[in-house]
Amino acid sequence: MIELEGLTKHFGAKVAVDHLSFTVRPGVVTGFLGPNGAGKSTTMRMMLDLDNPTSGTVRIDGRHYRDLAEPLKYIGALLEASKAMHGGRSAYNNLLCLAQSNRIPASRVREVLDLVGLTAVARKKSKGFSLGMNQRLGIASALLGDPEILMFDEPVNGLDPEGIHWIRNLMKQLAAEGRTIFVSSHLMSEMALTADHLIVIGQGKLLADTSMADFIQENSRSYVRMRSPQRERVLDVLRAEGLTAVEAGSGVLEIDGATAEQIGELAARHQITLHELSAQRASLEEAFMQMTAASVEYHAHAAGEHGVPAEAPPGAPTPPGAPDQPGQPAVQWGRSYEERRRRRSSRKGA
Ligand SMILES: Nc1ncnc2c1ncn2[C@@H]1O[C@H](COP(=O)(O)OP(=O)(O)OP(=O)(O)O)[C@@H](O)[C@H]1O
Repeated sequence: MIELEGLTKHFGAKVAVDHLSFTVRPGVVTGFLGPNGAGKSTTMRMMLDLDNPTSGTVRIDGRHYRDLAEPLKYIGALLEASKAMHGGRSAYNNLLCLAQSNRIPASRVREVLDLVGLTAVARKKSKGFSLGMNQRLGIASALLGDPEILMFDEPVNGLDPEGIHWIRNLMKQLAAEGRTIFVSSHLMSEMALTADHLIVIGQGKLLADTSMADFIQENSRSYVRMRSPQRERVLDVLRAEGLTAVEAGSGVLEIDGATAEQIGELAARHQITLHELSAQRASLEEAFMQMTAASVEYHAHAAGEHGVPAEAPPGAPTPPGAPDQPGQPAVQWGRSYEERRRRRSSRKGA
């Protein structure tokens, strides 16, 4: 388990990490998301005692990293893989040095090289390695001490599809063994397939600490997609039920406020023929863009656009309190995590 309490890091006037408190639990893969510059790498570096916090604490299974006598046996990490290795040494010798400093037997070096598929190049100098091979070597070093906690910063960087599939399954398998797995990635489709739980930060602050399913549900629009040859009749029936439908082209209606089951039964009661009926849910990427829109620090401008605040993703609903007039101040429309949590608990209590 990794516990952060009020973790804060200033670089001069820049607040990179701002009072972060959360717990990364064992048995699941926890994804760590945030726009560029949100503070993910700085947070991970502080977890490993590679950066000193300005204030706040990180505990690894209840202890500070610096109090762990042989840290690789507690926590393994892949951070910027190629920088962590000595390019003039072979893959085997790089790992052996790490192993010796943590009283890990040499047999374990051969084991992890085999696990990551580098046995054939074990005696080659790592400076000649490709990005993907370096990534595998970094993963081998993280696994060396057979730790209960593993952290991976952008683990699929440079890996080919087979490598991506392999690391995804490895992380799931390690979590299933009851280990704590914390992983950052910019690849939302990959994160959606790997993580069970999400920690999302923006401008150093916690935006969400929630399950993958709840994150997508709470930050995206879900609706029912329907096609019928009796379009006018459908619209009448929906109107009578107080449901709103939006025309989406090619005869498709998008309906809010009811489930696919409810709409299917409604159509059956009115003997309406349906050619299509399906529940639609946004992807993790859409949900992520909607939640973090207000805290995106670096974003590309569309042609002709200058100096305007980060925009909502296409198709996103109008933010609450959005100004109607151009020239008004930037809207903070990603609802804060605290506000969201308050709403959720008041809904549960109702
Ligand atoms: N050593 C440093 N000195 C000054 N500023 C820094 C330093 N390291 C990070 N920063 C700043 O702190 C902020 C957070 O950076 P960090 O690299 O942790 O973000 P990140 O979420 O990992 O970003 P990315 O997704 O782009 O890798 C950024 O604004 C960055 O410029």
